[in-house]
Amino acid sequence: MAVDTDVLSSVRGSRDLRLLDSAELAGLAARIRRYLVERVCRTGGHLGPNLGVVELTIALHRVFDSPRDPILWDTGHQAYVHKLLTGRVAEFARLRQAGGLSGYPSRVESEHDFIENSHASTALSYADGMAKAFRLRGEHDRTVVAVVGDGALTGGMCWEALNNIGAAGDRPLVVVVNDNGRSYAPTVGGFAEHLTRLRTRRGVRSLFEDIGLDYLGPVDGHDLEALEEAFTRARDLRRPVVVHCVTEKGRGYRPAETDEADRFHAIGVVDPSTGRPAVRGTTSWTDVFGSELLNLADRRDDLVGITAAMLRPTGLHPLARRYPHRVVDVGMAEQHAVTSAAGMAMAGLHPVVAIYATFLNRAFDQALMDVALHRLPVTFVLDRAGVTGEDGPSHHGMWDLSLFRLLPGVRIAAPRDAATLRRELAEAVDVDDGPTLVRFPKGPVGPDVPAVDRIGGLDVLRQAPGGDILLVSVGAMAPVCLATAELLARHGIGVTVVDPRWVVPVDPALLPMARDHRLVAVVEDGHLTGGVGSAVADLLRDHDIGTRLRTFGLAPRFLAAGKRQDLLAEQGLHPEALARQLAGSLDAPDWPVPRAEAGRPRTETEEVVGR
Ligand SMILES: Cc1ncc(C[n+]2csc(CCOP(=O)(O)OP(=O)(O)O)c2C)c(N)n1
Ligand SMILES: CC(=O)[C@@H](O)[C@H](O)COP(=O)(O)O
Ligand SMILES: [Mg+2]
Repeated sequence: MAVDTDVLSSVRGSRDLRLLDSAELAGLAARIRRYLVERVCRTGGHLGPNLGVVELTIALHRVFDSPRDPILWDTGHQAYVHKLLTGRVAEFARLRQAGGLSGYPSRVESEHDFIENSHASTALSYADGMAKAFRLRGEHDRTVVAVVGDGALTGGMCWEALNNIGAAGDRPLVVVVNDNGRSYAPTVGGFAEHLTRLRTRRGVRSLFEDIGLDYLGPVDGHDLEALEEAFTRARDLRRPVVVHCVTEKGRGYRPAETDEADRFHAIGVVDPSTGRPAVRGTTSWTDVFGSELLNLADRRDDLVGITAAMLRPTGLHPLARRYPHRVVDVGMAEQHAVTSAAGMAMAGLHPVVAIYATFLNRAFDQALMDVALHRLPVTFVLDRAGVTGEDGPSHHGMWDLSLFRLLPGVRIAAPRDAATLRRELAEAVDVDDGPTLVRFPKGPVGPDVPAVDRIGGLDVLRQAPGGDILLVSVGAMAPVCLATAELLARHGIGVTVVDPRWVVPVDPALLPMARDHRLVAVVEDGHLTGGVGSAVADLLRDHDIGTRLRTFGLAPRFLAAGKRQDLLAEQGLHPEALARQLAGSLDAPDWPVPRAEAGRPRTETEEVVGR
């Protein structure tokens, strides 16, 4: 269904919006909704959150002068309407695609965009900083606006920021609370209940007023006139103020409005007429984790699951369904999740913290000083580890191996398939003297990759006579490594492929094998420096094993959005590029491989060819 986008294309900012009368504005809101459904059902994306902020975004851009008045979007997944109203309709067809429109604000796309980081609960801190800067620079006519969801408000940084914002009454700063009562699922916690009281009862004093901000609301988040009136009052106050907007996630699209799971928070490609996925899902890594954890929990009543507002996305819902008292949702509060897990472990439980790899970054100190220092039995299950895909730079879970390898006493497993995930999860929850991590990527899990032998803790996936190359495959890279070995075998190069399964600490059984090969190579879907390759380098160096080492991983820079397989290939993590690089390292006669040409070497022992 082609959607007439003329009024959409004619709006390029606040000035155009202010020319529209109330009927035209209502028409624009309806057209934006139809356009969002038509487009996002084709590309996938955050349909529900954006359907909920149509009127709110129109009103903001009518009352404030973006970008002179910066409009900041917390988490940024709900900024599609903001993009449509700031001249990016034409690019919208390529939303979340490589080289296309980012699914989050993007400074290279527009002067109207500020925060590119899709990690939640940061916008109020940016806003506090900007407001302080405007004051110091004498720019008293500028107002900072920060839109934050009720879910993001359960994140600790928001309260650190509010503590500062409330203390300085002379800075124009508008906090727009976009309260739709949900993160994915209904937002949990005492603060969420406070917002509910503010929504449903008149005259309740808001927490915000007690810490020095003014409070306007609750405002109907779909009533354009009421929104404009509230935002105008807030703007003219010239001091910190909260505008509490009550919205509906998924508004205007029946399949989203009636979706009890998450109101179409983040969808794949769906049939717009029904909202049903266009492609039947296959078994994902997450599914395997969720079912195995349930099996283990049936036998161990000390096992509990912890999520930071992502129960279903991290696969904890089977456990929650059978044992509702053994799964805790702490809200979007990863730091609290980790240290409360430490508390649970101190009190005799074995918590399993299920979390996307990238979101654990912000709880590094808690993992280090609250879990590892006390040698507590906490298991971290990191979904979306490595290259994730269309969510872009702040969602790639590429730092976990480098970061969490630093935890003294930690043990890290990288399963290569469903069978090893089940096995390593069971092994992890049996460790009772320190933290364990199990990490796997986003998406469908492939067929099981059998071992042909076992040496120490190493699974041997392919034996090669002649011992040219020992290829250490990390986790889900096993199929790529086996295909690489096959290519090299056709050129007479013998490659032994091993999967350590537990990649940290490195199994010393690797040492004699390294000694028996001309070259050792490590292939990991993680940041090139500091990961498993570095750990193997340390081991070889500590034992004076002179065998040459090459490590292949992700370039030490932010990776753009794109399809996972495309990004891995671009990083040289595919059989043809790896085979050429490895053959070149052996100076194999029929594979004279000039370094620069052979598809982007990613090595620690050589200069990284970045872009
Ligand atoms: C630190 C962090 N944890 C988790 C997420 C995953 N996540 C993205 S949006 C979201 C829910 C956001 O809820 P809310 O702030 O209420 O916004 P809404 O989608 O309701 O508009 C979550 C959990 C994230 N982006 N960042
Ligand atoms: C905005 C956010 O952080 C989440 O909604 C994320 O986009 C979901 O990622 P997946 O689609 O991989 O579950
Ligand atoms: Mg919400």
